[in-house]
Amino acid sequence: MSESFRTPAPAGAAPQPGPRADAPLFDRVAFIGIGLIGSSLARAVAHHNLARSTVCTAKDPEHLEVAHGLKLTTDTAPTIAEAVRDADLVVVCVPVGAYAEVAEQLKGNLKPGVILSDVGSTKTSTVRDLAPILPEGAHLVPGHPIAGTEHSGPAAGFAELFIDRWCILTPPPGTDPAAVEKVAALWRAIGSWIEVMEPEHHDKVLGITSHLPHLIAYTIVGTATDLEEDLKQEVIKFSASGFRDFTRIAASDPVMWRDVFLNNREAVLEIMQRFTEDLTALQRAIRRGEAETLEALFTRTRAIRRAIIDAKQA
Ligand SMILES: NC(=O)c1ccc[n+]([C@@H]2O[C@H](COP(=O)([O-])OP(=O)(O)OC[C@H]3O[C@@H](n4cnc5c(N)ncnc54)[C@H](O)[C@@H]3O)[C@@H](O)[C@H]2O)c1
Ligand SMILES: O=C(O)C(=O)C[C@]1(C(=O)O)C=C[C@@H](O)C=C1
Repeated sequence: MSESFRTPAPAGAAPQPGPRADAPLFDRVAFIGIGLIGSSLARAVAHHNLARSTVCTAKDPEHLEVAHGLKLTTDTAPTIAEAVRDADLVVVCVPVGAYAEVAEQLKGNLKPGVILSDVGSTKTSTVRDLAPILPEGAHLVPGHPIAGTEHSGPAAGFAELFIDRWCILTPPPGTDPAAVEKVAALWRAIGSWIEVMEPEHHDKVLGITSHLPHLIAYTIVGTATDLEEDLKQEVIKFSASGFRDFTRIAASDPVMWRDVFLNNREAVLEIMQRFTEDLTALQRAIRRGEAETLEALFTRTRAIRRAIIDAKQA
């Protein structure tokens, strides 16, 4: 299935969001959670005319107030049951640790034929939590936009967040291809590239590219803040771009990231094990003064950075 939905980035073409759609793709889209990602998606859906109406609900009452004030959706609803009642697309946009609780409230309230999707950072847990409550004739098309910032909440969102970014879809085997295509069409319309993969594979890949880097940033900044007070002040005063980049990542939402690590435990522990071994090898090379080992590693990693930049420019 993966190849047919894939939108390969054409060489030389800068991905652009589609124009405002002539006819909306969906009648009513419900956003469960209206923080950074939910509100960015709501803004993009409205901007591109992808739904006749939209509705959001959220656990934080002030998020609903902000959503109402900024007119992020056509309607707001006080409960999940009310939000999803007439929706033909429901997008869960809450931290992955809240999915089981959300699933309980979705149960028995989804419209026949609904497409249930999400934006969560871990996908095996999405299928585990959402698949069991799916009514007959409904479709589960989990999604993960590989786009974000260190900010949270509805005021932090923006419609352009997903432009030129991947959105990975992880539909369970046997999912109606038409439902997958409809969700893919929505993400394409707002400027994203689509890749379809197995949830377990997604969790391994993101374990390396997203979860481990966040863990490292949290550790480095944590180590710096554990220093004695005068040294800590100097770290703040003299922090140049390297440390600053880590502090941006380490400022990411604590609840979201707590849930990511607890819901991608296996893949994260495995990659941490490999990382720890590599760090130990580096420690030994430094202690022994092995200049060649250090230079060889740093040359290899520099090439990876260049390959990423070249791939973006292709
Ligand atoms: N922040 C990022 O960079 C990023 C990027 C890609 C994907 N994601 C994923 O997107 C999802 C949302 O992240 P975010 O950054 O938008 O978070 P956020 O903290 O900005 O917003 C979360 C929203 O969920 C609501 N919520 C929380 N628990 C709820 C519950 N039990 N019932 C109803 N609403 C509930 C909150 O009220 C809030 O509106 C997460 O699963 C995260 O893993 C985040
Ligand atoms: O740019 C950032 O701030 C991000 O951390 C975005 C990022 C990432 O690691 O790339 C973070 C978590 C998501 O699940 C997807 C994207």
